[in-house]
Amino acid sequence: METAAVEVTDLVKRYGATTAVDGLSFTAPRGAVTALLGPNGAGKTSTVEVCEGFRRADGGTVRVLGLDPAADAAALKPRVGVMPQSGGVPTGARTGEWLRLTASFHARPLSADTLLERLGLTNASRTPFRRLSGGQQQRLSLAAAVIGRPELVFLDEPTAGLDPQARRATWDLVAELREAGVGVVLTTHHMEEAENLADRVVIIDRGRAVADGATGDLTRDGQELRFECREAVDTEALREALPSGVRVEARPATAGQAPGCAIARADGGEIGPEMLATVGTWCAANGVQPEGLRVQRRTLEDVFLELTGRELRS
Ligand SMILES: Nc1ncnc2c1ncn2[C@@H]1O[C@H](COP(=O)(O)OP(=O)(O)OP(=O)(O)O)[C@@H](O)[C@H]1O
Repeated sequence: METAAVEVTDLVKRYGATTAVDGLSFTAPRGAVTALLGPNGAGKTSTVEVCEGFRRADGGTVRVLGLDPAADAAALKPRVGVMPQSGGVPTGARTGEWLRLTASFHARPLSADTLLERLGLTNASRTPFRRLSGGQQQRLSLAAAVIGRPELVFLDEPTAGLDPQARRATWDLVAELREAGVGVVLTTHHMEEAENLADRVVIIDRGRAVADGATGDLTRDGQELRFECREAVDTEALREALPSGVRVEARPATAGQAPGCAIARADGGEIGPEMLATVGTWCAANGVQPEGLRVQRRTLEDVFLELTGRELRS
């Protein structure tokens, strides 16, 4: 049987008194995109850095393409691409030269010029790394990670700080890598990115996996009825108008979205037309004008917030 692209079992990583990774286990298949999602400080980068062979584990085992990333680093180097969260390129290196140099270390590299074009870096080809914008640095780092046609790539927050066009170009490239059979392990804070791009999602909190599965499976259960409105809704009164076993949650305003309400059955069941009618009647009787009334599946963001809580992490 072919080994997984990455197999992490009971991984522990400590920095002095801080336990960054605390018994984490997950598997990333080959030819699929696996997203590691988690709040700030959850241990995603530490995990990826152990898998990349940059850091030693304090406990547990990690196998990358069936090998030990520390002991078998030389064998893995030509087979694995790495895009670190920052850096990885000498500050004085010029974009085009660096990419061609990286290509020269590989037996069958992709064309540097094509990659530069794809990632919108052609005009920056002669610019030293330190003079590139943050987004251009990210894209060069991504190009360097994939130019050697790796079997597996690690992308640590590949779209952080990118504008929508650059983010789209990155997503297209990741989708193509998967099509070509490359395993991709990426960390991200963007739920939308994980939802659109990843075959599997591992939600990490405080150094442990709190959910792990096919992206669609994680969001399958639990319909929600949602609406926004200008005035705050008396959620308790609305709850009382609904059958037992239904929860009503106030949703705070977010950028560009008015405050609102989310209604769901505690058993994760469907929201039927009767409940829709009851909510409509209650709104009419209470002078509430619901906007954007809709029944939808839980999003990955809902799952994420349920599992990791709503408070900010340091
Ligand atoms: N080199 C280090 N020395 C000491 N502590 C560290 C080091 N690297 C990470 N940590 C700590 O380990 C914990 C996990 O950090 P890590 O960077 O792995 O999390 P993360 O999930 O990637 O976070 P983010 O999403 O903010 O990048 C944090 O508490 C962090 O402060």
